[in-house]
Order: sequence, then structure tokens, then C-alpha cells
Amino acid sequence: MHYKQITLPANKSIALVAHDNKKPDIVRWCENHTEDLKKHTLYATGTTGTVISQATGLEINKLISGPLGGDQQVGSLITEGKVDFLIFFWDPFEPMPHDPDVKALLRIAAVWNVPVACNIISADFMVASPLFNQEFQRSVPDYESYMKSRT
Ligand SMILES: O=C(CO)COP(=O)(O)O
Repeated sequence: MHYKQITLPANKSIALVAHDNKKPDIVRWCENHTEDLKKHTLYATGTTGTVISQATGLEINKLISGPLGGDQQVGSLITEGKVDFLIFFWDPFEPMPHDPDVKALLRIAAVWNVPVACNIISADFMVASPLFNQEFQRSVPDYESYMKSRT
């Protein structure tokens, strides 16, 4: 795979997703970082977005609920370059009916070199990074050269 560099703007697009047992964690994390999050464009799967906006008043672009396809919508936004960071507090103790979608989302985030935080501590480190509010370079798959190599 060939990669190219893209420049992420200071204002990022951040996707917020949490399984039911992890919703209290993501709400607490958003409450602790409301001012940081206000500077960015936020997306969330349906129920996660609703509980976060109720608790914090943050403006969130809500997608479909995860089990109905929300994880896939986030994955699709990643491939379109519309999501720069993924905060995904997935539940390590419960199998989900949409486990294949969860796995697919985590895979596509790895493919597109998107930073992923899967718990409060990793999300805290992400926000604490000076890069959180700055432009920075990220390498992403070079789709044009990928297509050329296949045709
Ligand atoms: O199931 C989810 C992620 O896999 C999250 O979906 P909700 O935010 O709709 O609960």
C-alpha cells in the first residue's frame, strides 16, 4: 500500500461511540472535556449522541443507532476523510448482535490511520496532546496509486 500525507486542520471531526455499559464513561468524559470538544465538529451514533448532548449541550451530528447501522456510517465517514478521530468505548464484556459492524469500524479506522481511543484514559491522552488543537500531517492510503496498481 502506498501512502500520502494529508493535513488535518486544527478543527477536527471527532466521532463518539459507546456501547450501553460504557455510556456513563463517555458522558463523564465529554462533561470533563466539553470546552475542548466545542472547538471541533462532532459526530456520534444515535443513542450515544443523544445522551451526550442531553448531558453537555454539545452540538452533535447524530447518525443512526449502532445496531441499526451507525457503526457502518462512521466507517463510511472515515473512508470519505470526514472523521479524523474516533472515540469508541466498546464493551469488552458483552457480545453485541452487531459485532461484525464493530469489528469493521475498528478495522477501517486502522486502514485509514485514524487515531482511536477505546477508554477514558486513552481519550484523555488524546485531548492532552498538543496536536488535538493544531494542524498536523497524517498519512493515509493513496487511493489513486492503489487503483493504478490494480488496472
Ligand atoms: O452500538 C453502538 C456501537 O457499536 C453504539 O450505538 P448507539 O450509540 O446507538 O447506542
